[in-house]
Amino acid sequence: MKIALGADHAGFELKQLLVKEITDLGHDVIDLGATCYDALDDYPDFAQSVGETVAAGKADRGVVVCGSGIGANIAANKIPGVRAGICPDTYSAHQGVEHDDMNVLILGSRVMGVEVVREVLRSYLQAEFSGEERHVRRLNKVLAIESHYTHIHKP
Ligand SMILES: O=C(CO)[C@H](O)[C@H](O)[C@H](O)COP(=O)(O)O
Repeated sequence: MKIALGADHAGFELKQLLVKEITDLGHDVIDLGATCYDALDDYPDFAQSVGETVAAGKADRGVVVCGSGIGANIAANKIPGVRAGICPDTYSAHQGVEHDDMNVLILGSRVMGVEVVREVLRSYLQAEFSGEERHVRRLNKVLAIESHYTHIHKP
């Protein structure tokens, strides 16, 4: 798969490790920055780049890292077509894909250890949406909410 990857300064160091991890797992990385450590950069910029890349179909999935994961998660989920989730554990990482068709994984570099991050990443990348009827039904309800508000806010 093609994986869009982004991080602010809080996640920059972890992102460098994730480039290697994702590559070692046999996927292609689209690195959308940050390209260097800059304490004044802003997580919404990277969440937007990754989210738009996934929503446009230029990447199969995304990964965004910030300090807690909270800000990046809020920002990424503003983009229609993005289903981002913060995953502090492997169950959330695979269930989020299997049940909710999560397409952007959000990680908090200041709240997770590196070994847990490695396992969470692997669970996320190996999981596939189950396609089971109850999950499709719930996903369609989520999409209906999204299209309702997208429609309302269209200029
Ligand atoms: O955790 C984050 C948002 O939920 C991000 O990493 C922010 O950039 C974080 O607030 C960074 O904090 P800093 O004091 O500016 O390094």
